[in-house]
Amino acid sequence: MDHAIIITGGSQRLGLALAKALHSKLTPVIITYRTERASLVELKNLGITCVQADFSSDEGIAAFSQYVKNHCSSLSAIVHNASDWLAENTETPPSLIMKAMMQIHVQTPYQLNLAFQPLLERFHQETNRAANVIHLTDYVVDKGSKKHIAYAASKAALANLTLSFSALLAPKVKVNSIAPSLLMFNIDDSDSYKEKTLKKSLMQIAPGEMEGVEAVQYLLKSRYITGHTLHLDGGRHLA
Ligand SMILES: NC(=O)C1=CN([C@@H]2O[C@H](COP(=O)(O)OP(=O)(O)OC[C@H]3O[C@@H](n4cnc5c(N)ncnc54)[C@H](OP(=O)(O)O)[C@@H]3O)[C@@H](O)[C@H]2O)C=CC1
Ligand SMILES: Nc1nc2c(c(=O)[nH]1)N=C([C@H](O)[C@@H](O)CO)CN2
Repeated sequence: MDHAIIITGGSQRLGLALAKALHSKLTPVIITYRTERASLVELKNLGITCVQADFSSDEGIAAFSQYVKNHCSSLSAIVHNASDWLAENTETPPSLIMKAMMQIHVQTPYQLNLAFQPLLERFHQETNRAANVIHLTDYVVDKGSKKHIAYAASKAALANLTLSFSALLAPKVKVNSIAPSLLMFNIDDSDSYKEKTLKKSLMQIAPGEMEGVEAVQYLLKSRYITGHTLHLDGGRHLA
């Protein structure tokens, strides 16, 4: 596949919306998924390549990396969307929570960006346009989180990868972060939690997946933005 776009964690929520919005004949989308879901049928019917990948081990990262190298001649973009929102809890040792958070939010983007550098640079060689790397971080990078300590620290490390990789890969590849505070709730979020969370921002809405999709499309269309973070936070920093 030429000029493919990779979206990790593409079988639900933001990743699923991104896959459907970005897929085209000129830029075929490859999504990774860990869990079998009904959405995969719809994606495959659209011609989207769905690759099962569990990034909780370095072997899982390497296996996906090899798949891409075997099937792709160039990459126009990779969106590092896959993520676990783990809270500290009494059942899981802190060492394992931090290990899991750093594995999915830091090891995976770090190892895949280095592995795919030649494929991203080949896109630039073929089109004279910069390829793109996008890291999905989080508002808590700048504030921390007392209930998701390891999660926030790992997202902060991911935000730092944006700075390093944008300097390393320029001008052939642009690298940016998107930092939402709230895009969409989870199915098990209580009404009281939703009410409390909405009040944390000035806009007081959960904008939905398309807010994230449009931010990704803006970065993909830009020829100049690199090393930056788009904050999708509804003015929470001023609330
Ligand atoms: N939703 C929101 O309001 C906010 C989202 N964000 C960030 O935006 C991004 C998208 O959010 P959202 O759509 O809610 O994400 P999800 O919580 O739905 O996670 C996306 C996917 O990540 C995959 N994933 C998790 N761990 C692994 C792993 N070890 N290996 C492979 N895949 C894995 C899951 O795959 P599977 O389901 O197949 O197991 C899941 O479908 C995330 O990076 C998130 O941190 C930031 C702030 C707010
Ligand atoms: N991987 C995920 N990360 C985050 C999620 C999520 O559902 N999956 N959700 C949030 C929340 O929206 C939080 O920002 C406010 O409730 C944060 N990160």
